[in-house]
Formats: sequence, structure tokens, C-alpha cells
Amino acid sequence: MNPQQLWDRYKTHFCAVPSLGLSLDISRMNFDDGFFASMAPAMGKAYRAMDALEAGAIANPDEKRMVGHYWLRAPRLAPEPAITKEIEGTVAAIRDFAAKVHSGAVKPEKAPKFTRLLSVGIGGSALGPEFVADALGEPGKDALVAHFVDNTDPDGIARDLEKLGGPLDETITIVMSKSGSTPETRNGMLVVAEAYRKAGLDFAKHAVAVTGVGSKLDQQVQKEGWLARFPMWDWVGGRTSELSAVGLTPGFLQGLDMEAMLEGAAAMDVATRVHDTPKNPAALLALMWHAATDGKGLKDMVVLPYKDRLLLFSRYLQQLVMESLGKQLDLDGNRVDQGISVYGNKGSTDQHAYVQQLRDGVNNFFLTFIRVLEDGGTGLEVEPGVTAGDYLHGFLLGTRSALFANDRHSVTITVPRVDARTIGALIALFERAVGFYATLVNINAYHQPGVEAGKKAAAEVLTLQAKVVGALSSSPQTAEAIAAAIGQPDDAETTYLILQHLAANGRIQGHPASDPASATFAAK
Ligand SMILES: O=P(O)(O)OC[C@H]1O[C@H](O)[C@H](O)[C@@H](O)[C@@H]1O
Repeated sequence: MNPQQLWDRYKTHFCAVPSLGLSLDISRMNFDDGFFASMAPAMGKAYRAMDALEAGAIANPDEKRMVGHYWLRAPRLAPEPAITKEIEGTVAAIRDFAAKVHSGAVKPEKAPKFTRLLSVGIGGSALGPEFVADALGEPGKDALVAHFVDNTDPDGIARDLEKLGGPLDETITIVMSKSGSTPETRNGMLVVAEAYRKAGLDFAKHAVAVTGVGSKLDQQVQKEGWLARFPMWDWVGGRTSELSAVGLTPGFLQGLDMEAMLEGAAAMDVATRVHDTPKNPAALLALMWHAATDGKGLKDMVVLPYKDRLLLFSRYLQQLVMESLGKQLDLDGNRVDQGISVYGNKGSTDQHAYVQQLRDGVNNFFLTFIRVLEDGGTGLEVEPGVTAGDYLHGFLLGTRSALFANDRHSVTITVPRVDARTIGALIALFERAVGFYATLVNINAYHQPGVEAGKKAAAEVLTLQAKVVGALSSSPQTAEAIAAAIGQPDDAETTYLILQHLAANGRIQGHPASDPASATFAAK
């Protein structure tokens, strides 16, 4: 394709959302003239499925649930007045609570005001809030400085607590878990609560929860009388919960313009509800994913925002895309092994890392460039007439061209700036693209049966650990002997790994050997 043909293709397929100043360029993707016509029937089905979903259909058949994240930013579109009321009431309650925290009307046990927030959650109850806090936070200016605990790693949590950089008495902790029973989050909460206790503080007087009504966490919150609790609903999935209480609670507390984020998402929803594919950026994205991966996940999606504030977007999208699309079975029960792998950090930083392989190595990906028009920061000229931002922009265009010249395809999303409205719009754009794509490949995007297998296996490891510890005595034994003694000889390897871990932490005696079979272990 010569430059003139490429420019013509750019103009032909250019898709803009004027209300958001956002546009999508698909000209550098590989599709032929007949592609859209051939996909029209499938896309028509995707539109109809999305309309039904928004109208309250059971779009998540396995879990028999409605899928309502679009109602969060247009509550009047919810299928039942009670849902509209719930959404509006929750947004108002969170906004009101945050205002009281900011004014000092809601204050900590022993300090005059809260100055920082610590959010404890994982997966959908962490990735959106972390992305948004990083993208929109203004160090030194935020109403509350945001920090996160998102794992059950004790060392990681200790570091997170260190990073607070000040006394816990000015820290409000938000425990977020839709199910209210996720072990990592429970553990994070227990470690954080212990830190409050050690500081002579009552955790409940510093704690807020976002969880499903009646969950285990919810019951604890009510019993202990925490500062506040905000609901999660079963019709909002974790990975699409950024505009529910999960995102709104830390966002409003941090002092971010969450109203603008809701508006940006609502504006994108309006633009992506239209059944006119050339004008619908979410439909175009979904179709490009299909074209690039042959509808089978044959290529990975590399997400390259040229803007530091969007660094965590690829991590956020990783869950949204991979947990939604990574499915073994389709809706008819056929084995399909679907999915699209997502990775990426930011440009031009990645140009000095893995872009070498993208340009010259295995061609198993397509790119999503995110281009931000306003540079921000200083306009200092680093060379006559050239700013640092010009370099960043130049690197994006240059990298995109160099990759395209070597048959590496890309879509480019252009946004005016990184602000709350744009972030809301980007989230909504990808949420809907994922929904459309799921229908194109006939899968349920709204459940995650695969995650359960790992959780179940982890619980079994802990059950085994209890038995292994119970079988230890003062005389050293090998892992094999212990596994046999508890009647689980097939679990010798896991038994060895458990013992090795306990010994490394000084909880039992370990006598290492050059091979796992000869190492011995004893009670302390
Ligand atoms: O919010 P929670 O119930 O604690 O769930 C947190 C996360 O855990 C699970 O493993 C799911 O796969 C995720 O979709 C979810 O976001």
C-alpha cells in the first residue's frame, strides 16, 4: 500500500466520537474490501444481543444473571425502577460520604482528618481503581492520597503500609470485595487491621466496605460498625465494576472528578449503541480483533499508550479482555478454547525493551496505540522548535510506521487528553468491544469458571498443609514418608513443597539435601 492509498484508507475508515474528541483509526489493520459486508450478519447479531443485555436479559446464562454495567452511567436505562433508585442512591451516598471525609465531618478516631486512603481488594476490585488513581491522581493535590493492597503477600502488604508514609490514624481503609469472601482480600484486611491495632487504633473506626449485601464481609461490617458500606450488585461483574461503588468510593475519596468519568462513559455508551458499524468505535474494535485473530485468538493484543498516566491501562485491560474472552466452551457447549492475550506498558519506554521483537521477530500480535493529543507538563524546547512531547508523538508515529512497513498491524485510538471524562470513555469503549466480540465468537463474556479451579486447588493445598503439619514429629522424616503416613502418597510432591516453604519460614525444622527425596523435616 503506497502512502496515498494509506491516507485514503485512513479517511475512509476514520471513526470519530465528536462529543468526546476521541477517534479510532483502523486503516493499518489487515482487512479486505469485503470484510465488513461478510461480518454484517454476525455484527447484527452482536447488536441485538447487546440491546437485549441492556434491556435486562439474562446475558450471563451460566450464573443466571443480568449484566448491568451500562446502567451505572445511565441509571434511567435500568430495566427496573428499583435498580435505577439503587444506582442513583449509591452514587449520591458515596459522593456525600466523601464530602464529609474531606470536610472532617467524618473523621478518624484520634486525628482531626483523614489524609490518605488504603484500598484492599484484588482483580476487579483493584485493577480499575489502581489504574484510575494512577491516571488521574495529582501528587500533592489529591484530597486523599491513594494506596493499594492487592495481594496476600505479607512482604508486599508490609511495603504497601510503609509506602503510606505517615501514621495510620489519618488513613481510611476501603475493603472491596463483591463476593466478600475472596481469601487474598480477607488476608490483606486482617494484616491491615492488625497494623491499626498495633498503632492503638480501632480498625472499624477507619474502615469502609464495598461488597454484596449480606456477604460475609458485609456481616462483619455490620457487626463491627464500620464507618460506611456501599453495595456491589450481582448484575455488575468485577471486571466491569469501575463505575460502580468499587471505582467510585476510592475515586470520590481521592477527590477525582468521578461525575465526569460517569459522563464520559455515558457519552461513549451513546456512541457505541448505534447499529451503524462505520460510526461505532466499539463495533469496529471488536471486528478488528476478529480480523486480526481470525476469531480464534491467533494473535495477541499489545496495548501501547504513549502516555505515562496510562501505564496501568494494559493491566486493567488484561483482566477485562482475558477473563471475559478466555473460555474453553462456547454458548452451545462446544470446545473452542477462545481468548485474546493482552500485554503492554507504555511508549516510548517499551521501544527500548520488547519492540525489537515486535518489529523483527515472531509476528503473532496486533497493536493498539493510544495517542494523547495534549502533552501536559512543560513545553520546554529540548531542541529548537521541538519539545519532549513532540518526541513522544514522533516516536509513536515512527514506531507505528516502522511496524506497519514490516507487516505488523495496529489500531490507533486518539484522545484529547487524559482526564476523568476520557478515562470513563476508554473504559466504556473496551467494555462494549469485549461484549460485541463475545457474541461474534459465541461465548459468555460474563462468567469466569476457570478461576474457580485454581481457588479450589489452593484450598486443597491448605487442607493438605494442616494434615502434613499434624503428621510431623520430633524425628526427621522425608516428604514421601509423611505423605504416605497421612494416606496421600500421590501428594508427595505437594507435601515436599509445603514442607520446604514452612521450613524456609522457620515454622518447622528442615534438613535440606541435594535431592527432594532425601530432605527431611521435623516439628520444631
Ligand atoms: O470482588 P471479589 O469478589 O473479591 O472478587 C475479586 C476477583 O476475584 C475473582 O477471582 C474473579 O475471577 C474476579 O473476576 C474478581 O474480580
